[in-house]
Amino acid sequence: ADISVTPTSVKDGKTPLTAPATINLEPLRRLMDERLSLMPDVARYKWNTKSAIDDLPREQKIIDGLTAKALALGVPAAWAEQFFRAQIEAAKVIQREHFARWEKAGMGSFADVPDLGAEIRPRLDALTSQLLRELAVAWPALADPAQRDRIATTMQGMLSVSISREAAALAAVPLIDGSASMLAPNNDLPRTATENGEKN
Ligand SMILES: C=C(O[C@@H]1C=C(C(=O)O)C=C[C@H]1O)C(=O)O
Repeated sequence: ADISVTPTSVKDGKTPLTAPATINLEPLRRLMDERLSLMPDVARYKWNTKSAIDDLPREQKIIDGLTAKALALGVPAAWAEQFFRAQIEAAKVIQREHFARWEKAGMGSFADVPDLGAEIRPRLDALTSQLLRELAVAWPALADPAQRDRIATTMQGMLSVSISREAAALAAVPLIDGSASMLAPNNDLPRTATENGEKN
């Protein structure tokens, strides 16, 4: 597709037209991978304690906690929410995959599982902050439609064997579905004054 410059995209005179293709996306990919890699332990904990995989209040707490941080870092809060909701969905897919396997195998309890509240969730919380920082670093690339193929290729390589292709694909959706570029002022379609909330 032709994403060449139109006058509307340079109207503020300081936003770069395209982000440098050199922004390193590897730290972001690695953090996403690391987050999902904790999910087999989460699943083992819940299996042992016969807990539900879904914990919606916990999910909401994560989302509520990141809005202000995202904004402060220059990542649109609505997009950050979308990104983390995808990470959470992918996380639950992995847990469900493990549960299904264990149910089939009539698996008993696991030994030496780290505690969810005391150990795993604090690690997840630390990863949330790190992910937000990397999203901010990567934002110019994420918001650049010209880099979507590169981003998709980068994200294909989730390292961990415990991450299924389905879960990896789900986690990458917000990075490659064009939602970031739609939120970037650069790539906004020209809006009417009314849509911008301006009075004539
Ligand atoms: C990882 C967990 O499982 C689910 C996934 C969550 C996540 O990805 O952060 C949060 C809550 C649960 O719905 C958890 O319970 O902590």
